[in-house]
Amino acid sequence: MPPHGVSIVNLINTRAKSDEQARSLSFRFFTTIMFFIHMFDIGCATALVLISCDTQSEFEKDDTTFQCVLDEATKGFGTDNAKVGDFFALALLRLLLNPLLLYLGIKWGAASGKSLCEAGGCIPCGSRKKRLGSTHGSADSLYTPLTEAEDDLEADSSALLSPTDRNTRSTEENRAARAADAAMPTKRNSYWTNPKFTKNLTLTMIFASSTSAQVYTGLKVSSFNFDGVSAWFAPLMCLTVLWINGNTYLSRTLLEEMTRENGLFLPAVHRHPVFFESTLAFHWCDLCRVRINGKDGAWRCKLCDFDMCTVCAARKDSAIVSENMLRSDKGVKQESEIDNAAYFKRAVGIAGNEKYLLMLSFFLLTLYCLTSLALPDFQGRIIDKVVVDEDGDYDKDGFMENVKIYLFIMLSQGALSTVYSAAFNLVSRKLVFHIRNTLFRKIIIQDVAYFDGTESGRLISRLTNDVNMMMAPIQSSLSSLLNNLFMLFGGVIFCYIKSYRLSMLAFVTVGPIMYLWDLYAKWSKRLNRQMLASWAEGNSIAAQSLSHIRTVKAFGTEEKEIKDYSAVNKEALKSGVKDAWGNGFTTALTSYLDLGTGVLILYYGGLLVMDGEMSVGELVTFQLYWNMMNNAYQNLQSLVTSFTRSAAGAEKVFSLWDATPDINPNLGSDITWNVQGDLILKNVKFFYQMRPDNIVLSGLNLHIPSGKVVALVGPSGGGKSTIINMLMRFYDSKEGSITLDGHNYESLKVSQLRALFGVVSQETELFAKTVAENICYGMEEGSFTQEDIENVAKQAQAHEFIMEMKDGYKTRVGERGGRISGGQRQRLAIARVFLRKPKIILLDEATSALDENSQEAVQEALNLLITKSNATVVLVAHRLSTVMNADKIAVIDKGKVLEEGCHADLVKLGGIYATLVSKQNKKKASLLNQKEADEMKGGGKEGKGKGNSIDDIDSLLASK
Ligand SMILES: Nc1ncnc2c1ncn2[C@@H]1O[C@H](COP(=O)(O)OP(=O)(O)OP(=O)(O)O)[C@@H](O)[C@H]1O
Repeated sequence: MPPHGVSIVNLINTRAKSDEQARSLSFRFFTTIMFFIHMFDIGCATALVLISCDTQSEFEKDDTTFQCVLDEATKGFGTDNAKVGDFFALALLRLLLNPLLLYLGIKWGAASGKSLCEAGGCIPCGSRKKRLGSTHGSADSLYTPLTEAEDDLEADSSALLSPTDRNTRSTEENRAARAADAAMPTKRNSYWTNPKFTKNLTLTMIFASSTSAQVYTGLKVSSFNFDGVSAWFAPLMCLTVLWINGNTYLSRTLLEEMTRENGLFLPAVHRHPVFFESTLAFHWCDLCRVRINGKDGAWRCKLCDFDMCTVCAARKDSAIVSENMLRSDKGVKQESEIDNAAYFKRAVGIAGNEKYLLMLSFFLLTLYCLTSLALPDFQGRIIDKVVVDEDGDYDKDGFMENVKIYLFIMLSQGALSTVYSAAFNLVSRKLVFHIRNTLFRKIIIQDVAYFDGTESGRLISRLTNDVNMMMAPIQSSLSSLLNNLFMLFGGVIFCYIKSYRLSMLAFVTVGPIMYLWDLYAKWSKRLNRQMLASWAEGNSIAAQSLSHIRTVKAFGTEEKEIKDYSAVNKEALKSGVKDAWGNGFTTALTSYLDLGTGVLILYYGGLLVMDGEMSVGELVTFQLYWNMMNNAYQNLQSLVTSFTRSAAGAEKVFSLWDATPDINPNLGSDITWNVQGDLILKNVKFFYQMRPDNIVLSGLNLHIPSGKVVALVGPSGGGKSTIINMLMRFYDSKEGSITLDGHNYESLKVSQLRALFGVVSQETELFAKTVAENICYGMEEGSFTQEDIENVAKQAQAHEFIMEMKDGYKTRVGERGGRISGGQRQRLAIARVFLRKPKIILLDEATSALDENSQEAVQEALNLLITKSNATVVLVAHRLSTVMNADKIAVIDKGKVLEEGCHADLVKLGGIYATLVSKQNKKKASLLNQKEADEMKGGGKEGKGKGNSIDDIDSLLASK
């Protein structure tokens, strides 16, 4: 997926095939534009000189044109304000100085762009690149288990281990270590040899030279004597400021791009490059969740709070097993990076759902802005009417007329502002509603593989913190953005109309202010990303400790959990404090620049009024337009800043927004035939994404005939529950196929396929709802009655205990059904299956977590379910007594079917199953003997609970 960035550099980078090509393209593109801008700059200055000579030659007929041009091109500095040679000389100087500074900046700053990979010692990176090719994390690479990669894992990891360990390593490893050392920040003897310092120095010089050029141009234009000169003078001089700003922007961006640090870029692990930091205490590795040892250092993302320990960096499969990545069933997906423009574009795209309301809001806003732009003009006119004219008279009629118009505009403005802000408010509220709903939908439809690798706390963080942060500017300022844009452009145009001299003077501070805010916004975005990451981490810690509150209390780890939680919050606070200081400092600096401009306008405007070049009313009007423009500009700045900050939240939200699951519940063909429930697993190969080295099913073949009971038995970890997961299509097989009544699973509509199943698993997950709501969970409203619910509860042996509770079927069972017992939960799950009347029933160790007393009741309910349902039943069980009556028993171990057949056939076969049965018989006999002996002694104990039973398959397998 291409990144959503739309800045020039981003656009170029997306077209380039390599980092080098991106830089070379950027260089060519930027230098070409800069060349043209310089040509325009020189062109303007030359035109000024030529026009000036042309005008003069009309007055001074004896002056030769050549002499005049020479004169004009060399004069103009200092007090000789009527000449424009200084414009020409400064344009020439810029033509020399800009490329020189750029060249020095790139030359000096380029050293900071070196990465460990470039230094040639990044073994993990090199080997990863080879392994994953250009499509890091592509489906192909993820489909290959990485077992063979583990062989050289140890050797590679040494490249990134503690620097102190490196002395003992081999030559090649030492090369890597030296390169790592080279890439690490080292203490430098002098600032002048530090590339970062010299690069920043160059940037400062570019900033200083452009600001002084702008100030000079502004002062020159405002003090220039325009009497008797061509009308082209003023616009040509004003254009100079545009060329200066254009070139400054391009030089800065190009310098940043050419000296951009490369870092270690592993898109499948993290979407930004990571950089080695030799001391990184109090951080956790985002891949293995282990605390980073401060002495070893770690890899860190400069843009967000992603950390990777040296061990994970050296792992070949860290790209695949890393947690909290955006992933689907086929593998890791790349998250998109988003900038302000792209973010705004997408927000407007979402707002497009409300296009009529939005159009009305726009229309009202336009009217409001027009009234606002008209007001200062009338204020100026009113003031001019109260000032006595040359004859010593007041224009009372004109005064009254203007006051009436002013009043009318004011009243209209008030009414318009009320209506348009209400309309925009409505749009933004609908937008939040839409975004929250869509995001939840996008999360919930993701593949099970995504949830295997993501902590639920982080997902909650996306729905809350990230959405809130992303929506903050849109919610509060959709209207404010447009309003301010209108006021800014209107203000600039009216300022120039009222007095271009004053405007030129006033605008010289705009460039520096913009630059300062731009610097701050970028810095703030990084801090806010870090803050979001810390909050997500905090949410994850809180969610985990709260959902396992009993374990926390039993182990007395309350203080530890609090400490962990406050540690990550402290990280967020640190970023917040830095941001607050940065904001304060930038605000103070820009405010002083702004106040200075205000004083300048009053001083120079006052002089113009005293010279009779403008009226008092015009000065007031100018001041009002200036304030209007200035306020709009500042509002826009803070909006851009908050947009930039929010882009961090938007990035995460939109990444999820764009991610489509590989097992899409709504894709595939409809199941239109009368389902029999005949299931065939053919050569099925599977491993879980988070543990690609553990092949769980290795070419498994199994036929589950329709309407029959098939029991899966075998040692723990053999792959029985995985088969159940595959049958539910929670995952797709990596190789082989599964068919239902001869139809390939992957061709069927998942939602309809899953609706055919009824499941009772080992740990039934109930919702914090009433008993009745839990029983009918997943059923369509109107497809059942209260009577149906009670009937199924009776069949599941649950009615009795439900009626014993005070609120009966309306009793709320608490989170995960924590207010009722395990056996009761299982019986509710069985009632669910009864109500659903599925074609296929999956029972995954439904009784194994229960003690023997509860087991009896649940088993009774299950037996009834199996006999009454006529469905195909797949049964995973840990007790021989449970599986003995099955039509078919399959012994599963190491992801393969080792034996299959009915009880009698398997006993006859004399294999593993027969051994289990004979072991059980021996145990039974010895237990009987033991009982008799105990009775003789007058005591006696019964085995209770899981594992103690004489027919427990695991214990039979374990016994010799
Ligand atoms: N979500 C998962 N991610 C990674 N590995 C998993 C996941 N679930 C199970 N495994 C691993 O897959 C293998 C098979 O697990 P499975 O649960 O299918 O075994 P089982 O035969 O049902 O075991 P048991 O009888 O103990 O329930 C095990 O090694 C297990 O650790």
